[in-house]
Amino acid sequence: MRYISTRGQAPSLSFEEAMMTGLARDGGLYVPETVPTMTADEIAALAGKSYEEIAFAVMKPFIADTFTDEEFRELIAKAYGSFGHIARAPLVQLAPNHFLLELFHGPTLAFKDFAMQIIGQMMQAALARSGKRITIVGATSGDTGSAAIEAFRGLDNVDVFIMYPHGRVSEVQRRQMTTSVEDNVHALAVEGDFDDCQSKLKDMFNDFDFRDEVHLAGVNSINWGRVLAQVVYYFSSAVSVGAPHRKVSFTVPTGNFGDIFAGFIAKQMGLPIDRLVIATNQNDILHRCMESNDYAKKGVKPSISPSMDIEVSSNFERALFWAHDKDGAAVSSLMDELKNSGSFRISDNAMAALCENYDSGKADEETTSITIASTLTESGELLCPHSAVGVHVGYAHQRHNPEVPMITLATAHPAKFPDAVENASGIRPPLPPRMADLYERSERVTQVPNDLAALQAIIRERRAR
Ligand SMILES: Cc1ncc(COP(=O)(O)O)c(C=O)c1O
Ligand SMILES: N[C@@H](CCOP(=O)(O)O)C(=O)O
Repeated sequence: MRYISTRGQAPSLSFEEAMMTGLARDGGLYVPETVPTMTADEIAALAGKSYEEIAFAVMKPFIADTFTDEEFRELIAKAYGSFGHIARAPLVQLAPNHFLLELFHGPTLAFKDFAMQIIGQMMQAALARSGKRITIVGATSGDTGSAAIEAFRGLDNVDVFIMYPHGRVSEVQRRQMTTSVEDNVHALAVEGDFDDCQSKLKDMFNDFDFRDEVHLAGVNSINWGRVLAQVVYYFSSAVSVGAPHRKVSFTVPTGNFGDIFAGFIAKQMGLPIDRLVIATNQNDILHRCMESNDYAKKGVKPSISPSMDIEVSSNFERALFWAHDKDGAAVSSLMDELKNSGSFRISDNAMAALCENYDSGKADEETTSITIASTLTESGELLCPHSAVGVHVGYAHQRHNPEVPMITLATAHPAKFPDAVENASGIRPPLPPRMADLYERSERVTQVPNDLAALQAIIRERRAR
């Protein structure tokens, strides 16, 4: 199994190399050259299996011989052992044929844990073999950061630097990133928005001297391993509602497009997915793109679902690569256009290819709050604002296709966003007991200008200590 870049100019890599490399050296994202498939019988055989067994069956063909079967099973067991629910990703029913996939029972209460815990295990195993030391730099709008810190804190051979947009994450999210006591963890509050943080991260990868000097690694969804691990819960949930014997649709609260792209990979593998519905908040660039081919930056507006306050949606590049029949030059030119002019238009053929798989919808701020309140009343489920965006869009889509089961992804625990949830529902969701002292812990964070040289200087200086 080889991995190739979406921009077509970087060397192909093995799974382990792609996982440890992060961004391709041509600025693109690594994807598998061919997607392994599963037969209907193989998919049917997943029904009733544990999450860990399904993770093994779905991921193993992509990692090939990076780990033996025994090693890989052990890594999977360690990754999901700390989850607070025996099913890991339980499904609850919201309404006839509409289900909610709860992805917030991991250690940091967001779906990021599903991928971060297993790539944490895989990267540690690879580092133990190579004896190398790496510097992980991550950009976060709130959830990737804490999940990465949880997965890599306290390790001798890893420094973790997390850039988050100053003042634009919830207090719980901020504290999860700033209260770590381990010396290898560094929280950086950047004066900018998430797109600024992500573009600085990509600039660091594209600065080869810096990249090689600090042995830069990435754990954002730039890293193929992140996307791969997220494919698993599409299978586990779909088989619970009748796949492969019936089609299933998914609605995914979307920002950086990693989660929904994992659904696309599940479909490529043979899972009978009918529609993948992109749900956006008021930062609706992806919805505008799907509706009217209008991928144009307008400036990110802070919302009550801050983790989705994103306009430069990193993994949309992977979707565009497929939509352009894997033509790296075409993807490169769209990405250059976006960088230079803040927008791009997709060719009619590529747009048609996107529409074959994806639909979209949006929820503004008021609709999001109303959905939190109405879902609590009607189904007894207290949603975080991101999941509420998904549930609103999921219901709207399902009205047109009531016969196909809809699974909406609940991407974070409501307790990560207590103010927004309380304002909407009157209920202030408590943190789980193991985090109950989060507000008493002391914070450690460095405020940094939105400036590449300043960020690189801090990273060089801190890792040398
Ligand atoms: C809670 C939550 N929901 C939804 C999203 C959007 O997911 P993605 O960036 O994979 O589209 C994020 C950020 O990744 C998130 O943290
Ligand atoms: N919403 C994310 C943004 C980063 O996404 P990633 O999937 O590329 O890591 C966050 O919470 O940080």
